[in-house]
Amino acid sequence: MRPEPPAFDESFDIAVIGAGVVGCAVVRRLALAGAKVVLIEKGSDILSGASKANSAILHTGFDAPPGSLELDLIKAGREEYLTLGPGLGLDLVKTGALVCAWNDLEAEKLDAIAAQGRENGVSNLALLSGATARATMPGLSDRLVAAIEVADEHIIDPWTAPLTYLTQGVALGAHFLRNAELIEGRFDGEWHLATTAGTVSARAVVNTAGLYGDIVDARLGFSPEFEIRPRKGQFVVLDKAAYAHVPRIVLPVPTEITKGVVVCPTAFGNVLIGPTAEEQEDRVRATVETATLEGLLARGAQIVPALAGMPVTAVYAGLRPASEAKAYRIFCRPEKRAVTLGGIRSTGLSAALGLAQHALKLIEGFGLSLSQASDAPELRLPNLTETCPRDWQAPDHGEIVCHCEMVTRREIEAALISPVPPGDFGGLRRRTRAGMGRCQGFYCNARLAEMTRGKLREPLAIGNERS
Ligand SMILES: O=P(O)(O)OC[C@H](O)CO
Repeated sequence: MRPEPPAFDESFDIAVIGAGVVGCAVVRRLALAGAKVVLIEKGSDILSGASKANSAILHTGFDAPPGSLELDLIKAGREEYLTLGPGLGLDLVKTGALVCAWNDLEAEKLDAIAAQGRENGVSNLALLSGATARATMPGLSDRLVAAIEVADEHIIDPWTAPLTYLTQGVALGAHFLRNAELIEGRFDGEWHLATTAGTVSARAVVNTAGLYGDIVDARLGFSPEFEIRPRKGQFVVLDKAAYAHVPRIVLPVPTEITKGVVVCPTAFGNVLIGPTAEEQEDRVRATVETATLEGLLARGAQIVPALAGMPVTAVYAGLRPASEAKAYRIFCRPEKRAVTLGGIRSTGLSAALGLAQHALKLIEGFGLSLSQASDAPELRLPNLTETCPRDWQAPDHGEIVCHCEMVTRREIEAALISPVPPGDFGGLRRRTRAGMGRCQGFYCNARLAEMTRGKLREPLAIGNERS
């Protein structure tokens, strides 16, 4: 018989379940409010689920449903990000976006989209002719009929932001419990959360479990209020040579289900084409299919002709934690001191800080007495090269491990001893970019495996991971 996992001596004010971008933002906000927080994650690192793969856009909310909570939270989250970003040292590139109509039928829809954007409080919008839009981005195909310019859309680094949120939470005393899958939660005036890593007690609970949001609600004993329906998105990452041709986010006319296939630059100097929107049952496997990827490449070249034949650096697929409804599935159960932030689709990256503000407001309604709010500690994540001990005279002092992305040995070592160190190789890649460049680890994986031996809960499986 499997031995009972240990119970933790400590009891927490709030347990947050799920270390995606929303969970990390919630931990930060609650810790800033003075709560003693534990973040429970079934994977070996943050961003192990939906949050590891997305298009990295900080949205304005121009096409969000008017009057919706999602819109309010996107705006609140975006505003906080714009305020914090520069101080945090977070990447923030104001590219603006063009919502492009490629035929007359699509062009007829632009007026209504622009009106919705203005109704949503996004004022920096302009309806442009095809020629005027192309003047702002000459690489666009001359088939462009018309476009809406949304000047305030940004691209960001989708991995450093949540890492920074959690790092701040940890600096404020939050505890990060990895490899801890929730088995069952019981409430008797206090929550007792049985996990695969032990039992955690907390006075309140927040479910930010993303693709497992409905399952976690059920394990907490709540009757089903929503159902996660994973929606896969496949992406192609083009070589950095493509970047010069795509200075802006290029969106199609959206549908009810999806914003559609986007062509956009990344904060790392590549170009993304994707995502698809494919419903599937599986919550874990996100496969890429050659025919679909070829289709994305063809679509990209139709939009920006210079992308034809551009080398592909990587391909990947992610899963959106969509649900049976378009709206976020947010539930507050004061009698059980529980909040569920579910069905947070692809706008989660933009709305995460807003969702965290909202969660705090709901929790304040529980009347828990939290200790005094703390001042934010120094937020800026240290430059990794600066944090590792220097030995100027060592012959390997300047060793570059990943030549494609110019990642040094000291950066890898610093990530491994950082306040929220990677738990697996994907996490190391997301923190340092080692293995993310043109060779995709062909030249550096062996060295990385050697350097990380015994230091990652899930060691490097060469050739087995794409993020
Ligand atoms: O297809 P959507 O609507 O889920 O949006 C995907 C976009 O890449 C969001 O940034």
